[in-house]
Amino acid sequence: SLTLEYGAHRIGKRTDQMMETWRNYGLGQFIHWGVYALTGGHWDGEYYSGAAEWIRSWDKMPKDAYDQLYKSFDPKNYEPKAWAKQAKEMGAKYMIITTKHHDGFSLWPSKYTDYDVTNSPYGNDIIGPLVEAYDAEGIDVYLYFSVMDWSQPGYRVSLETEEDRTAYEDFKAFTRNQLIELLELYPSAKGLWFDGTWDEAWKEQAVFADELEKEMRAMIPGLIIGSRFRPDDYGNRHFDSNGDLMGDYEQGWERKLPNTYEDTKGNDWDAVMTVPENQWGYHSDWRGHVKSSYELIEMLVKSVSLDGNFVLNFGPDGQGNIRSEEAKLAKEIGDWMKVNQKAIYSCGYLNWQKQDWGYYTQSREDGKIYMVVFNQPLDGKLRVKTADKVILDKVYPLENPGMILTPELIQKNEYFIPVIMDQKWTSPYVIVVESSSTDEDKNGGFQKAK
Ligand SMILES: C[C@@H]1N[C@@H](C(=O)NCc2ccccc2)[C@H](O)[C@@H]1O
Repeated sequence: SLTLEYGAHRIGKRTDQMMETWRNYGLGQFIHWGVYALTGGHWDGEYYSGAAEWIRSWDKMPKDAYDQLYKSFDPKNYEPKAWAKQAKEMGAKYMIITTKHHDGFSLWPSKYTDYDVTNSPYGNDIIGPLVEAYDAEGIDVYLYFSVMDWSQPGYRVSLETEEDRTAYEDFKAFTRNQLIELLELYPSAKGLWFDGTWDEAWKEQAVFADELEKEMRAMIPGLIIGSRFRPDDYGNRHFDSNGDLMGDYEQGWERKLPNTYEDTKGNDWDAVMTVPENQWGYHSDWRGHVKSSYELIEMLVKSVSLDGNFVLNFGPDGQGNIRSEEAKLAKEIGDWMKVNQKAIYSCGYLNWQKQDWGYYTQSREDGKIYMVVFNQPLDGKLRVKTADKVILDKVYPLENPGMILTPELIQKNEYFIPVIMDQKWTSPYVIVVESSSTDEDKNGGFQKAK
């Protein structure tokens, strides 16, 4: 392998308490909010088919017009406490807020730019009250920060000339200043979610990024930073030039999920997901497929079953309203979580053979196994093939622990769990399996197949 100064600084998962807490979140909320929300994905009456938070890059968007939008930013309906309560009801354990997206508009009072909330009609800090509201609800706060900043004269996609390099040094200093400022203003933040780090110029900044990451980690011990921040000695991100994970968890799953445990490489990871196909910021006209709560719950369960966290995105509108579609999803997901949260929180991957009916999760606290059923077999028999030398001690529906289900042995380590068909299962449900391992090949004492 290559000798890297600025590659991965750790092999394998972090084992400290803050990372354990992160690993056990299960469900998170992303919030994309900024001046782009004022456009609602339209300009001058025209529909923008791209991601609304990228509308400034649209050729039909006059850049100076976009750059004046902040003078109209005055969200009368912004209620951080209501947002935090809604997230609590949904069952989110952490929240990631865009402090600054690619357009550079800073949602906190920043000493280092005039393009911030203090110079908007709203005038006040957006981030501070949000952090307080989510802290009060017991939801951990993470700060999203885009390195790419279209508002900064020193920003460069690549460094071609000496002028580029000089300008970029100013930009790097500005970036560091804003990040230090954020951690000084909001020390209860548990981590940073970096974005906008794919340009060539940034990929040459292995030394700067490493020193800055070290400085931030020193400010908040245990700070959690993903794989999308630092480039290594050769400009590689997410995984260094030896294939080792950069940062504390893999941050590459954006609008997609791993399909197998192998896809996760055994790392910690989060998946961030939009409700429509590709809208993070507020778009008034969601076209194409809009995901149902059923789909999103399956993505959540699949993520947890593969040792990851699932982060669902919300894009409040220009007045600070949570749109009705998102409010409905938060309620539906929350209703499901109230009944089934034991299969999500502090749960992770189980190495039993994946079955068609759904997903296994296993509690990291008490080892209980959860079968989360999405595809009910017509005969009501859930096939379960355990790992070797495992016997099933007790099986029952999470919602009805008194209803003991008796597995039918099919062959060694393989059973049918008979689900009571008269139970009208109308949403994904959970079967609890209490199991133990043995060193001899008992059949678990269950009846032989008829
Ligand atoms: C979390 C999302 N990331 C931003 C984005 O620009 N994604 C597009 C993208 C994703 C991966 C590599 C390059 C570019 C989106 O605007 C959201 O903020």
